[in-house]
This record gives sequence, structure tokens and C-alpha cells, in this order.
Amino acid sequence: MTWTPLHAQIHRTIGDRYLLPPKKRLLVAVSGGQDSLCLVKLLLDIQSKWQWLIAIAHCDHCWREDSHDNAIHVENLAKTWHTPFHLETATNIINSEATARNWRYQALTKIAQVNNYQYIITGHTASDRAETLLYNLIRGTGADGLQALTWQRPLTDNILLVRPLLEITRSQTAQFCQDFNLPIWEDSTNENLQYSRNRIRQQLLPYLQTNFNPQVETNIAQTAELLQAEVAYLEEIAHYWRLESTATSPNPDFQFNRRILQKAPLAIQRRVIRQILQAILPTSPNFEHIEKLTGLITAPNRSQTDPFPGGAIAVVQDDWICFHPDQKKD
Ligand SMILES: Nc1ncnc2c1ncn2[C@@H]1O[C@H](COP(=O)(O)OP(=O)(O)OP(=O)(O)O)[C@@H](O)[C@H]1O
Repeated sequence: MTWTPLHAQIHRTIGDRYLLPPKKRLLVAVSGGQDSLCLVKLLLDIQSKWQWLIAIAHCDHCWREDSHDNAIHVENLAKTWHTPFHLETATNIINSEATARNWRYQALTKIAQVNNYQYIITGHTASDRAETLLYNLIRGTGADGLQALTWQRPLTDNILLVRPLLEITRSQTAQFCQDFNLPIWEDSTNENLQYSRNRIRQQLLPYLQTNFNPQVETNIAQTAELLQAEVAYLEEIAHYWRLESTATSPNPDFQFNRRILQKAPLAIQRRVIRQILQAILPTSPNFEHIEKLTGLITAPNRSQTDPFPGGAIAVVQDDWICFHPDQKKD
């Protein structure tokens, strides 16, 4: 086996960041594209050092003419590498990137649950991170959207999604595949410029590289890394304030003390409010929802909001902000 600087880097990253413990069963999500091929080759090459048991999973979305051939291609690679292979094939029609992604994570989780894998590994790179940050920035987001792709994310209580390639760029994975003659399956939908993701990848980032900074991808990915630590810290502080504000509440899910929150900085107030709304609303709270409820922290007694999604309204009752589910404003 040839040991390259990329092998050394991934081995070090996994150790330094405690991403994957030794002796675990790992399920590597392989699309057949350059990133996940690079990922699985690197992990297979270092697996003996970590005593992992590695399997490959592929999800066939059935949304391209060559989807089935793509799945067989990955299956054949798994055979060549003497690695267990798991396939999930979509039965319902998948017609958008978001539906595809949701179904894929469900499919991977199901394979992991049935076959007892606690870790699902994907080939997201620093380039994906830069794209995600730009994509979210353009759509409008707080720091949480800009932290773009974390190293680890729980999918269930005992299954963790891990992304070990977040410091490696797409040009590095392409070079690696070329060096090792890995047969990349080209995804034709990546060429479709109707998707804003693809325009960011193929037009915006190259423009920024040529006209602003050749290192723009890595630099934006590093910004995401810095923000990730800051977001984690702020979320922890906000959690503490949320507990404080509900500590003496007769109904902690629906009633919290605004006098306590008045002492918190605005950034923390907004985060506490978002945490509260996330627990109450049927959909993710947006900017307006958070601002509306944050406004009640300093509003006069008996102020109230318009209904939130699901119909609940919030009312100020002296020191408290109380949620009344399914009620319309008078
Ligand atoms: N069909 C597939 N089967 C198995 N794994 C896949 C498949 N498609 C993508 N993946 C995994 O997901 C990683 C990211 O893929 P890609 O960037 O195409 O998806 P994405 O939709 O942008 O991802 P996400 O929304 O999860 O950030 C790949 O490196 C691979 O590990």
C-alpha cells in the first residue's frame, strides 16, 4: 500500500479530533463520486491501524437513467476491495435534491440500524463546506448556517454521522483518485446549472478564485470551522439561560421568565428564544418568529404576538411570557 500525505493527514485528523474510535464498525456512504471514493480508499488503507470493520453503503435514488448502473459500479468496487456492501433502492419518486437527501439519510440510518453500525461516514470536503457557507449566506442565515457542515452530527441516539474529509479540497480528492486509478462515476446532475449549488461550485467559486483569492475555498472552510466553535459555545450559554428562565416556571415548556432574560445579551436572548420555539413550533422558527418573540422580553404587560405556525400565540403576563397553543389573537 502506498502511503501518501493525504493518508497521513486523514489519520492525524481522525486521531486529533477523536472522530472515530478504534475497533468500531463503520458504514461508509459511497456515491461513486470522487470524494466518497477517495474517502473509502483512505479509510480502507488505514483500517488495520484502527482495527475497524468497514462496510460500504450505496443509495440508489432511481432518479437518473444510469442510477442502477451506478449502484452496480459501487457494488463491484466493494467486491474488489473484499468489503461488505449494502444497497437501499428508492421505491417512491424522488424529485428534488432535498427529498433525495432526506431519503438518503433515512436509508443510511436504516442500514446502520439493521446491521449494527454506530458510525456513518460521508465524503463531504472543505469545498462542500465553502459551498454550503456561501449557499446559506446568500439565502440569509445566522452564524449557525455559516458554520456549514460539522465534523460529527448525531443521526439517532446511537448513530453518529462523521465527515473526516472536511479539511481536504475537491481538487485534492480528484488528484488522489487519479493517482490511484480509482474509477469515478460521474454524476450528470452535477453539471445542471439550474441548481444553485452547482452554480456556486462551477461559476461563483471559480470566479472568486480567479479574481479575489486562489485559496478562497480553504479560507471559507476555515471560517466555517471558527464559527462552529463559536456557535457551540453560544448554544451552551443559551441553554444555561433557558434553564434559568424556566427554573421556577409552573409549565417550563410553555412559560418562561422574561425578567431573567432581560439581563442576557441580545445574541443570547435570540438563541434562547429560538431554542424555545424549536421545542414548541411544528416547523423550524424563522427570523421573524424569533424577532417577534424576542420583542416580548421587554414589551409592556399583556402584549401578545400574532399566531405562530400551528396557531399558538405568546402573551406577556407580568414577569412571564406564556404560550397559549392553538389560540387566535383577540
Ligand atoms: N447515492 C449515494 N449513496 C451513498 N452515499 C452518498 C450518495 N450520495 C451522496 N452520498 C454521500 O454523501 C456525501 C455528500 O454527497 P453530496 O455532496 O452529493 O450530497 P449533498 O446532498 O450535497 O450532501 P448533504 O446535503 O448531506 O450535505 C458523499 O461524499 C457520500 O459520502
